[in-house]
Amino acid sequence: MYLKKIELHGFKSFADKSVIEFQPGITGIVGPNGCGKSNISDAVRWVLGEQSVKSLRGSNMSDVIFNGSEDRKAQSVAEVTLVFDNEDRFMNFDYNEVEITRRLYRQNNEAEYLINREPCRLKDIIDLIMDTGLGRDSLSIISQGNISSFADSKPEERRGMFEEAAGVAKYKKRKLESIRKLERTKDNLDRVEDICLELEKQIAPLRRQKEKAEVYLELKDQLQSIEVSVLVKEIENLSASLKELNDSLDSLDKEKVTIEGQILLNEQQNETLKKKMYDLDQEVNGLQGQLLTAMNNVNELETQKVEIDTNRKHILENTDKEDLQARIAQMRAILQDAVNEYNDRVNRYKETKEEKLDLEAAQEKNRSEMMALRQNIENLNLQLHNNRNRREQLVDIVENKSGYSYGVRSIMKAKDSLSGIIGVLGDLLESDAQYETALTTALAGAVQFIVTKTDQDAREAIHFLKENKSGRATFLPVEVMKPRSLRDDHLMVCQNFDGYLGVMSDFVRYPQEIESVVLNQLGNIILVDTLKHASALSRATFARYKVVTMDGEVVNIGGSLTGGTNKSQSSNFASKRELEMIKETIVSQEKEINHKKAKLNELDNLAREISHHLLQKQMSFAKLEVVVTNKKSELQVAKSEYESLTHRSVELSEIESGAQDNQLINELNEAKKLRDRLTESIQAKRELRMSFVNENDKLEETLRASRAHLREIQSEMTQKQVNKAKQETELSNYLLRLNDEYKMTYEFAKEEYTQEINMGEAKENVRLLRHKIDSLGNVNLQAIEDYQEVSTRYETLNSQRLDLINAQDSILKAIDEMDEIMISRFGETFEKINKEFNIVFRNLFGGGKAELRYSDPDNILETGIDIDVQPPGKAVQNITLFSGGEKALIAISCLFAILRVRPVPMCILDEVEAALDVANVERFAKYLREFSTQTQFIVVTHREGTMEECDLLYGATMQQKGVTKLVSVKLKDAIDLAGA
Ligand SMILES: Nc1ncnc2c1ncn2[C@@H]1O[C@H](COP(=O)(O)OP(=O)(O)OP(=O)(O)O)[C@@H](O)[C@H]1O
Repeated sequence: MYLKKIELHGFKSFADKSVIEFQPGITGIVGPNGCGKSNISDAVRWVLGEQSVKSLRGSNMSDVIFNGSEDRKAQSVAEVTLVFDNEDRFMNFDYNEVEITRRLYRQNNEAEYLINREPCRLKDIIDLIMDTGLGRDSLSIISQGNISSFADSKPEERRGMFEEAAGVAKYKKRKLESIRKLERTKDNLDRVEDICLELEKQIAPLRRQKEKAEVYLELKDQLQSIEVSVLVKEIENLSASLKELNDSLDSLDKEKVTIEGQILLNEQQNETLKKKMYDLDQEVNGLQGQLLTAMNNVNELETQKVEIDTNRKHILENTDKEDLQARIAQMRAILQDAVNEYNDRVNRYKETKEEKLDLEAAQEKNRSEMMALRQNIENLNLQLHNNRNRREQLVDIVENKSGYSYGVRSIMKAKDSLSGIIGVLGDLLESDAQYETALTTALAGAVQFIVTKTDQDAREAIHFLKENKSGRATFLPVEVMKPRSLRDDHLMVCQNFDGYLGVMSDFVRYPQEIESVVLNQLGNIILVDTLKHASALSRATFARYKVVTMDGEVVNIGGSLTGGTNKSQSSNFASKRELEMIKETIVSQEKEINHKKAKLNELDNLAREISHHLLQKQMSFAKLEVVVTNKKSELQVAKSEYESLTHRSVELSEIESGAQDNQLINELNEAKKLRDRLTESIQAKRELRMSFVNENDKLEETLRASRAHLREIQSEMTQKQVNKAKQETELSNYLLRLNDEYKMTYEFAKEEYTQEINMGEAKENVRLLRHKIDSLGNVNLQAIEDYQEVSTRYETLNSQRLDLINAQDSILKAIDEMDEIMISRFGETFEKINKEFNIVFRNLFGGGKAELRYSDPDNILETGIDIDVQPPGKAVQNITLFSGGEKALIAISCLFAILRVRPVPMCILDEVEAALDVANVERFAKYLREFSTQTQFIVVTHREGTMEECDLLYGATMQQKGVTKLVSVKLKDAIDLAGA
């Protein structure tokens, strides 16, 4: 391998693109001071990866870019390419030529590296030249400065070139990498061990908690399996019983409707009968009047007959025709008076009759008003009765707490003998009617929780329940309950959400002392308008909160949904409100009934007054009837007398003619027939009325019986409705428990828990399991998952820990192996160089002796190199004590000794022989020649002796000021150029 070519462009004084071609052997570069010779060795060093700006004789890296001259402006980029011949594959790269390029841009100080024009990293270049002898501390580039400082360097500073010669650089690098890796492994191991220690501390308590949680879950599973079956059975029984009750209520209702219809029908029939009787009375009255008239008529006619007969006799015996005419005239005057009186009485009779009719109409009107009023009162009484029954049911639910569990009722009964019982949560809360459904849903089972002042009060109450076997209850001690609320960021999400109404606790009123309980139970329950918004809001808050709607649907924590209808269930709040309303309704109905009764009383008084007036009118009417009859009789008497007189006159004529008798007899016969017909008709109507009276009595009897039956049915219905309400409450409690405790619908539970159970045994099992679960105390369910997580993590980390320990051991072993190799190679190479050094020294100095020494023989890996030399005729002394030329010659001896032991393919020597005298330059040049078969030399020199040994000479000039140009020159020109 050798350097074939250097291409420079923009590097230091090489402003223009310059190509310098080399060949194996010795190439000399000559020229006057400052013309840019050393810039060539800088360029080679730069391409081979030099990072030290100082080594490149600059103050920062961009100083390598041509920075302009009098006639040339500065370049923006510097680029140098070294082209190596690699046909012998000395460089581990499968190409005949290897081009290594480095570029630097002024604008951004950005560097680029290329191998065979392919971009690469600096590391790739360093790896490529490692072990080729072109490395950083190799002998490939040696300047005059290196030679003069060699003697004055510290022993440790000389070590690098020996290492390079021994080829241990790559082991040193690998060792450094291994040490770094070891440190990282140790750090990782420390960290993993810390975590393992921490996890070991957690595992034991977590295991205990996990085992307890597993027992709890096992018991809970058993409890669920039995208790859900019990609940399903209870619900089944209650549903069947409720169905029976409903059927029974339906049939009672039907019966009630039928009886009410019958009563109405009977009442109507009764009224019709009464009307008929009244009409009959009226007819009989009328007929009696007619009968009276007819009888009078008969009497009259008979009287007339007698009179006529008498008259006739009398007339025939006594009648004086003239006297008769005088009496007729007198009688006419009397008749006129009688007519006037009669007309007057008839008018008064008619007036009285009209007044009587008016009074009768008023009486009728009054009677029907009273009847309507009575009916109204009766209806109101019925409603009042129903409302009172409902009030009893509600009082039973609200005040006697029949809907609450046995335990809650027991505590509330014994409230005064226990301390600190504030009340049942449901009773302590109030809200507006529109929020009651949502509140009931939000509270769910908590509506029956009992609020106490302290934890101690709750424990005493539980002790009381246990002692007296009075059931179970849940307690909320005010001083223990922690208020809950929405997280601030979730609250902000909610407030910007469609349909968000607020937090449930904002919609209730309660005593100040239970605020912590209310906020605990309702402070983190969200109220929204619709189920759609509830679902969306639940998702937006990661299902961390219970969200209820105004209609009582729920999106539970975790995202499950509960909803639908529950027609028989009414909340405690609704019952309370209904009780208040029904109480008000009862008061107003009682008032209305009293008011109507007073009105009925008034109508009754009015009826009595009307009856009184009517009686008076009837009496007046009856008197007037008699008076009119009398007056009529008088009139008729007068009339008849007058007529009798006129008649007698006519009779007299008729008697005389004999025509009068037959007509009167006919009239009398007709009158008698009429009287008899009327008598019969009256008799028939009286019999008919009597039958109506009997019928009426029977109807009244039926009505009394029907009303009594109706009352029985109503009372039975009330009793059944109370039972129904109780059973519905019980059923609702069971359904609530299924929902709240087991998150199941009844239908689901019925399908899943079909086993036949003995209720007594099952309930006892439930009690025992609950006791076992209670006696477990606090259970951390999360522990199962946490234990799994922690133990898995511990196992993983522990295996990592073992891996790291193994890795650490392997690295340490590798480091030991590398140390052994380095010690062995370094020692071997050192010995060889030491031997060669003595030989070369003796050649260059013409005798004497020289020796290399370890400055720290016990630490071969780090020892420095000391040099002891003894030139001919002088004492052994340390290198530092020699003259400049001697020092240079010693350094060159060492250089050649190393080259003997470890030849390098290429070596640039930059004025290394400058301090030697002419004889020594010649010896130096001879050595170059000797080594040039195995090493390519590029020498920058001013010395003729060196130039003479060169195979090829380049002259460096600056024809254009500040810009280096290289030309091939002959030896003579070179000597001239060096001297210029
Ligand atoms: N970035 C740069 N731009 C332009 N010129 C530069 C830049 N860096 C260095 N130079 C020039 O390069 C020259 C130094 O070159 P170099 O040290 O290679 O000279 P030399 O031929 O080795 O001299 P000597 O024989 O004295 O050692 C100086 O003239 C310096 O101005």
